[in-house]
Amino acid sequence: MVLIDAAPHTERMAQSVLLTGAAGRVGTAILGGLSDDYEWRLLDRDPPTGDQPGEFVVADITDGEAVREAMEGIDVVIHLAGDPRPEAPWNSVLTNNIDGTQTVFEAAVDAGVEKVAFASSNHAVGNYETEERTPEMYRAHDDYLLDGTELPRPSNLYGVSKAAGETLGRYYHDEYDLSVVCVRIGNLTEGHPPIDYERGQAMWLSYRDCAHLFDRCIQADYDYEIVYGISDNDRKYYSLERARDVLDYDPQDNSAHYDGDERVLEPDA
Ligand SMILES: NC(=O)C1=CN([C@@H]2O[C@H](COP(=O)(O)OP(=O)(O)OC[C@H]3O[C@@H](n4cnc5c(N)ncnc54)[C@H](O)[C@@H]3O)[C@@H](O)[C@H]2O)C=CC1
Ligand SMILES: O=C1O[C@H](COP(=O)(O)O)[C@@H](O)[C@H](O)[C@H]1O
Repeated sequence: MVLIDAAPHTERMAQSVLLTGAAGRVGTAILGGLSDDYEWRLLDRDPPTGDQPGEFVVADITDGEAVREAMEGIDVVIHLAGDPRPEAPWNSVLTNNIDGTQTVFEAAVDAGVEKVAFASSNHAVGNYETEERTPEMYRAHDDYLLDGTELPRPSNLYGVSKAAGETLGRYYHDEYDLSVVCVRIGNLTEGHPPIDYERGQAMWLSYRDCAHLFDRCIQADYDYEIVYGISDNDRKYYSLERARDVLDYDPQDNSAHYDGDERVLEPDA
């Protein structure tokens, strides 16, 4: 494990948060909105490329000793590190997503961490998108809705690994009383929703809403939860009810406000 010094803290902030996979897209979105709000410890196997808040631990999440060390003094973990590719092969998701996630949960319990927010995925339930239901279910007039109580129906081995991560979270909550929220993230893109991609527009998560959602995961009280992580898109087949009720998630963005890459309506239109 390599520890890279960062700017000294001038005051102690409310909570210490370990962010795994900090160098990636979701980590960038979270830090873009919340860098000043917490005492951050960032972890990634890739070293940082620019200025980062807090301290940065260069480590692999499958390295139990390094993860245990990184967990010391931490209140909340946001666990993003893993192979994010829907087409990722089994050996990679087995190592990075399943073994790595088990290592993170185990170390969190050992260190007395209060809460873990786990980055799950739409691909854990991707096979609800059957030929009969699509593409209609991606459109605003269709009322087909998944709410997080349904069983996983993964659309690939990556989705299987995310369902496994959710189940690991269930186990560590039931057995050790760890608070766990699994966020089934939709499609995170910066600036505007995916273009010419109905499915991606229906499950768009803006950077701003992403940061706010994980802020709520840090702040809210919960036992074990599965919520969907998307913006408040007119077209949607994932319910936001649980995220709103349990986390007080209040998304600001909506893919319907965009025409291609242009915002065409006011945020509250
Ligand atoms: N970007 C999206 O739209 C979505 C992302 N997710 C999940 O969110 C998480 C983050 O995704 P992105 O930021 O998009 O991916 P990314 O590839 O941009 O970031 C992942 C980060 O994790 C690190 N990492 C991977 N394996 C690691 C390991 N074994 N040890 C330490 N670090 C490791 C990588 O170096 C990378 O910086 C992933 O778990 C992904 O499955 C889920 C649904 C949608
Ligand atoms: O879980 C993930 O989902 C998003 C959206 O899936 P896609 O099949 O519409 O691309 C994906 O972009 C991301 O890489 C992945 O981690």
